[in-house]
Amino acid sequence: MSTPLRDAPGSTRLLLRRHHRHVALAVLLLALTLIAGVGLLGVSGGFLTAAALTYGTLGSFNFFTPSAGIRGLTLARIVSRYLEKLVGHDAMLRIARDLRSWFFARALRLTPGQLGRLRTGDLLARLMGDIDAVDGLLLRATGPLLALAGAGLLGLVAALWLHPPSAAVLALVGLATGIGVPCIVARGRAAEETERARRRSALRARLHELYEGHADLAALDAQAGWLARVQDDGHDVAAFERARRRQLANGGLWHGLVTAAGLVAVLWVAVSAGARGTLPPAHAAALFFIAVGLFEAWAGAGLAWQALTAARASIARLDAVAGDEPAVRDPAAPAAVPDTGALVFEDVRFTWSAGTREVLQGLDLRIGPGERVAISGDSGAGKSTLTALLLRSAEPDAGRVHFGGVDLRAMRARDWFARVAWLPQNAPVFAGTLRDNLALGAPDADDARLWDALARVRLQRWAQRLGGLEAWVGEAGATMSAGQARRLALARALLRDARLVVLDEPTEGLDQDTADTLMGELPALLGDRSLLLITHAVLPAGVVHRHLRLQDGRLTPAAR
Ligand SMILES: Nc1ncnc2c1ncn2[C@@H]1O[C@H](COP(=O)(O)OP(=O)(O)OP(=O)(O)O)[C@@H](O)[C@H]1O
Repeated sequence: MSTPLRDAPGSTRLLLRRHHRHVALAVLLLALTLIAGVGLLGVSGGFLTAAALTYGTLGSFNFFTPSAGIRGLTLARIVSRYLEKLVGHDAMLRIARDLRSWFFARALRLTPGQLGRLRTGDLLARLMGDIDAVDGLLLRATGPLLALAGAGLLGLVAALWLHPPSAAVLALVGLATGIGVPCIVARGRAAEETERARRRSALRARLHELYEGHADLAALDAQAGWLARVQDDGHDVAAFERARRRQLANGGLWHGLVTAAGLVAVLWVAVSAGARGTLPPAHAAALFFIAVGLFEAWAGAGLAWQALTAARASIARLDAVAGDEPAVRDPAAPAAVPDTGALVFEDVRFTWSAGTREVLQGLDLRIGPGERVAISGDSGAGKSTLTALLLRSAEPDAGRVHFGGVDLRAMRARDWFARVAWLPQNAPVFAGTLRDNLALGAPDADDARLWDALARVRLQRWAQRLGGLEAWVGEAGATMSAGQARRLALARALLRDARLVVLDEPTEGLDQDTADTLMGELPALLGDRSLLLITHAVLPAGVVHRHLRLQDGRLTPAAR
């Protein structure tokens, strides 16, 4: 789907509606397959009965019309079933593809703070399990229910034409199964399905955390305890699955009982009419077989109802993320971002959420073009909060942040980000080659620039030993030490051609000598770019022009 992000629909149902043509065609083909199947049974039943009754007598019966009908219906059933599979799977794959990219696109609009409210495992569960439940909604639930209703109506019309009293019995069975089975199978399921999806998601999140934290859990000898929790979550999910199966089985049982009684009733009504001579025997047989075909098709209704309730619960979970409005939005008419200018925080106040401590309490800061400023402060003082406002992950409650005189709120986020190179505290190393990781910072950089960046962060010799720019580095930097991963991320940030560089603890994980050398070289590395450096380290002279301390929500000059 090449839908631009801003045009992506705001709800799952709206996205599904985009596929209505493919789905309608698939449902129509499914209905045709069912109708052809039921028709085939009816015509064959009538035909065989007429043939059997005529055998050995001098009577005659219409051989050609039913046999042509049987051939036609057989062919129609084969062709429509083949096409239905083709069109149905195509529609389902399109929906699955679009749902995933749409959900990603919608989730990425949210700020890290908004996304951070969900556990990673929960987000994964929505992306996998919930989307799986929804992509088949139209073809496993709504579609079959519509097709079953369509085939049922047509069967009833045929029965009405052949023998109204038998049609009345069929209609009664249809009503009993059409209302009774959904009541049994889907009764109370809406709440159950929501809870089932929540428990499945909790299990996935727990497993994800076990995988991510297995080394720590092993070191703390806490693996057994965690596994026990996984097992408890697993039992919870299994209990929900059992309840679901039980309801389905109960629905199947009631369907079996009602349709068995219905068959006997149809047989009795049709045979009595045959015996009275008011219904030709071939028609009586056709009616009986139409009933067999319809009842068999309707047996799929229970599963479709359950799929429908499960999909509804999943749609609500997807919409809870995808329908959320981003806390920070681009303006309707964005202002142009100046190429260069001073970054200014003006009397900025900020609280993460109501009732919590005000982290920034009238903070003022000015970083002029080419100026390098360091900020230190106790853990929790608000340094990352300050960078969050700078990077528009959040907006000030009062005061303003501007660059070159333009308020950041007036800019489009991506235009502003083009001016900023950022090294976050937990910068990731992506699974891929060294080149892939570096090129994220500067897609057009040639090899010489990439090697230069590696040399500046003292990774050149290591990269040569590893096999050069095409060498593979594992996910989350699994093939690197923490210090090497940090330096690679720093090289990536420095490669970015941006006027303002924001480095959050760039020397964390580095030995003292490497850290000192790197800091000493930072001014030359940056040239005339501005720097906001968050650090706890004691800086060598000349690295920054000003060193400030963040305390009680404001900045003051740091003690030397
Ligand atoms: N996304 C968030 N949602 C809610 N509260 C937050 C969030 N991020 C930070 N806080 C709170 O804001 C306060 C300042 O945190 P912040 O991370 O800015 O401190 P810091 O100075 O960067 O600390 P450190 O040096 O330990 O990284 C803390 O009380 C923290 O709990």
